[in-house]
Amino acid sequence: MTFKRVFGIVTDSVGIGEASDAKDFGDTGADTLGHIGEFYKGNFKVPNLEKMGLSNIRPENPIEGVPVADAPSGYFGKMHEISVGKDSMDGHWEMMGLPVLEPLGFFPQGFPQELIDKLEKFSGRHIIVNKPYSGTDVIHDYGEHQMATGDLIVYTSGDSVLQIAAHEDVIPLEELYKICEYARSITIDKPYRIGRIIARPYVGPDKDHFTRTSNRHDFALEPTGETDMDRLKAAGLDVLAVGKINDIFSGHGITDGVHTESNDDGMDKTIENAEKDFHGFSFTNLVDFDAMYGHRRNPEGYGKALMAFDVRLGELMGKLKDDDLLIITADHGNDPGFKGTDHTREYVPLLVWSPSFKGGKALGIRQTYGDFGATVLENFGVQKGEYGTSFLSDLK
Ligand SMILES: O=P(O)(O)O[C@H]1O[C@H](CO)[C@@H](O)[C@H]1O
Ligand SMILES: [Mn+2]
Ligand SMILES: [Mn+2]
Repeated sequence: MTFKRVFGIVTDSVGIGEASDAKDFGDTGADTLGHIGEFYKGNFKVPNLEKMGLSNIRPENPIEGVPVADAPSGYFGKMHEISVGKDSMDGHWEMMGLPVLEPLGFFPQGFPQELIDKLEKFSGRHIIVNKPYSGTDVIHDYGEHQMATGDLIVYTSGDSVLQIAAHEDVIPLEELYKICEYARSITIDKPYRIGRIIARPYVGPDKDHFTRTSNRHDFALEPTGETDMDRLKAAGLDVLAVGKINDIFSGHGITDGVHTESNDDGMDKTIENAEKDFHGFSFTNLVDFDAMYGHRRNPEGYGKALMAFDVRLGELMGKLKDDDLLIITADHGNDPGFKGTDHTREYVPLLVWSPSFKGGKALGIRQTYGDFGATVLENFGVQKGEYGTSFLSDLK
């Protein structure tokens, strides 16, 4: 069976339990979906994901509130990551056939003085913090200082990221983006090789009322090789990107990319794509799960966002046609019940559905996220790259 349109949705950070190599990341016991289910004590309700077979992925340990479906409507499984990191870039690139096998630069002690000096010289601003920090805490703790002095807040995390927080009224957006572009330009090569420079603008009158805005912008490394999206585009297919996808791939392999304000907006734009007549791949990232709830270790908000997503998913499913395919997965975990505030190395769910399916079956444990992209390529008759095994022929 082949499909005219494939809709991929990445629910950012929705992991489904510790990966086989979680120990190497200090993430033994991490379980994003499991801990959200536990938190809700039976009241975590995601009927559309349930019917597709969400708990069928692990029937021995179903997610609380989500019974194992007797006759799942979708194909279900989980995917293991082969990239050496557990950030969004690693996850998304791997899904599209380009795993990150060389470690990216990681600075848990803060960035070297030489880099800070260059950034200060370029920006004419003093830099403060320069260590791993939670992004909401950092503006709470240093935002008022920034308002008084105009200093730049530079921080990092457990990922290969250099983040710059800037109050929009103190450091205008355009200036912040220029500084980030400069930071990007000098951190491409080793020893830096930083995955992403992230502009983190925020607004508000004082530390108890600061909020980050959707003017966040990620300046990622350019893909180091051809991705499955490049292959699709080169074959003349439409590749529609919704949300952070455009940033993560630096615009490569995309025929049309739209920015989103929130998960809801991301679903609106995905549904708009479903209403369009196109031939190819629509690829959506829903980042709120990660940024607003996972890193904030907020299981209540995370669960609520998943339940809201499930409602919007029902709406999307209602728009899909018999020759459409839907693939839902994630890029890493970010367990709100786990220590710290970083991503967690987990398996990610794989749920595959089409209105034409008579029912679904297990797809097993996929050895790389690349199986996703390989399936999309096989569907469109496009030659695949080195990584990934298609599961297209399992779908009946
Ligand atoms: O704490 P905030 O600013 O949300 O940052 C988080 O967002 C980054 C990108 O996902 C992660 O590396 C983590 O640092
Ligand atoms: Mn992510
Ligand atoms: Mn994150």
